[in-house]
Amino acid sequence: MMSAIEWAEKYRPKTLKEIVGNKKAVQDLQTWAEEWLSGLPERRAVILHGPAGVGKTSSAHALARDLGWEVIELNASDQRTAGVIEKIAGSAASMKTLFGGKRLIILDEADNIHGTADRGGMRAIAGIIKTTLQPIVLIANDVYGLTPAIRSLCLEIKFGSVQSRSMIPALNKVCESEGISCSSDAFQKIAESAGGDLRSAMNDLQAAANGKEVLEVEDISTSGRDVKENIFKAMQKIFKSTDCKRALEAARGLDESPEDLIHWIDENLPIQYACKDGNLEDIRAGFGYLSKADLYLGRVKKRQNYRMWRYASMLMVCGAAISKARPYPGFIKYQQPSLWKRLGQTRSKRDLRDNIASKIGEHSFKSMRYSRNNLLELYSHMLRDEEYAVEITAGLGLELEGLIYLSGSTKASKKLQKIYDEAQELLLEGKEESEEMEFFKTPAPSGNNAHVSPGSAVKIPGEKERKPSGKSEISGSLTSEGKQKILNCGFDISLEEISGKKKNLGSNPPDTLTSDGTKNKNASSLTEPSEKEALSGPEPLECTAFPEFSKQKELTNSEPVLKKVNELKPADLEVEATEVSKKTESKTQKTLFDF
Ligand SMILES: Nc1ncnc2c1ncn2[C@@H]1O[C@H](COP(=O)(O)OP(=O)(O)OP(=O)(O)O)[C@@H](O)[C@H]1O
Repeated sequence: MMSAIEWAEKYRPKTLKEIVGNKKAVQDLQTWAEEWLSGLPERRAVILHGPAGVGKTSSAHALARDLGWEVIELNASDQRTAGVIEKIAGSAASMKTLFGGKRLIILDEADNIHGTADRGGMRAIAGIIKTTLQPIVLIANDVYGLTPAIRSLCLEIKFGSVQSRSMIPALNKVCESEGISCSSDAFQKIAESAGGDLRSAMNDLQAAANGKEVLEVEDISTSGRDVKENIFKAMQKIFKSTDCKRALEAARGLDESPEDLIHWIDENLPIQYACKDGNLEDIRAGFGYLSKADLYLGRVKKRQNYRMWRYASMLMVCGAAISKARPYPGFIKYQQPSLWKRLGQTRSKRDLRDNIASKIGEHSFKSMRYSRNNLLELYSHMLRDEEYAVEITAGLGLELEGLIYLSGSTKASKKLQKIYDEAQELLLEGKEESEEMEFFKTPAPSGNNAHVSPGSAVKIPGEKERKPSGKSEISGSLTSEGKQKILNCGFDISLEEISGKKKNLGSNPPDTLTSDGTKNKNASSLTEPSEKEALSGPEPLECTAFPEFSKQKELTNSEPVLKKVNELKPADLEVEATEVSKKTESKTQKTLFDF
């Protein structure tokens, strides 16, 4: 009787020797694992990548079993946020096992860990790989779905489709174990229709064998799963014959829409009809048909009339078949559309760009889309100045990868690494500072005239030396405003103006306080306010990058916010803070997006 358990699972290979095909990949995996037995290898993680059902996951588990390693697996059904990855994989990677053996950490479907917004999971993985004391295997269908940072840390091992002739002995073994007699034609049919996916072949076999003890080729065609034409075989039929009917049948048996099929034909037509004598006539004729088919595809899209797909299919398939003036014998290695590969490669780049844009959007209260279209370039421009680059990197919380992207560079140069390191220090200082901050501390007034002014109220994180003892200070609730302020310097001017402004930077007094208070340590007039300044309230913040934005916001006697600090109660201060916050915010928002 047939067991309810899936055969693909029941007959999962137990050792690497049982893996069918992919000998080189298995050998590379074994060699990498053996390096772990004599210390830390150069690459502490491998990426096993390739199509579905070819033995990637099975190889990882078989390897662990062969070497007697423990396994910790995080698969796609687990919640895989940065926190979970760090907690489970991170601790497993850093801790030793009970008896000193190794522990294999397997991250299945690693190319599906992040969405567009949160790249934290990928970052966490990269961090773990750098320091892991235990071997890590990442499994992915699309290696381009992993970030370049991860890929640069890993050894990449490619698994290919399992050849149908290699599948047959494995299927035969299953039949023997299950007590089923299967004809060789039936095996052949299952193996060929599986398209290199051994899991599918096992499933087909199990479905066809349901309730039977003898399997013939006819049983396979009536089994549950449709037998689909293999795309490479279909390409062969389309390009090798001049019979339109045959070519169309091959195309109909495919599981591809005309929109995808046209890419296959487009990619392979010039490969198939290439002539040694340089005659391009057949290729030209073929592309003529393809362009007409493409017109129909465009109409389908525009009018949503899918009946026109048939004309598109006919033009592309029959056109490709009849456009040749002579036969083209011999084996041709057909290729997957390179456009798809390129799209795969750019996917991670697009994700990164959108992630940066959403960070900019958070700071500028704009949508990710707006930031992507309008602000990315501005920030990129500002990054060119090393001085602001650190502030921008810290303010946006950019990772090195994001910094590389935004700077337009292709790799982490020493300069970028320095900017990144300084930004991390800046963030750390800001963090420590905010931990130390006493919220709503009522300052001891140094004179009766001490006032709370909008300029003095804003506490900027990272403003290290600015701890006046004798002046009013409203902080805590305004820290986010302070963060905003860092990046506000000069956003209300146009891109063209920036280059002009930059010339002025050299003439800025080096000892003035920048908006975040971190750059110019000698800003004595502001960092350590004089007695007079303390009495009249501290100077408003000054932006050295663009001096016109640091104009003192002078307070007049009529300003309602003016109160004596020593008369203020905490509640008053809170109200004051809100008012100040509103004022700062309205100024900020206006200036940010006016350009
Ligand atoms: N090369 C192989 N050798 C032996 N069995 C295989 C092989 N490939 C697939 N199988 C069978 O298919 C099942 C699924 O294989 P596995 O999970 O290793 O595929 P995968 O490449 O990791 O696929 P996915 O990317 O979908 O996870 C296995 O349990 C096994 O029964």
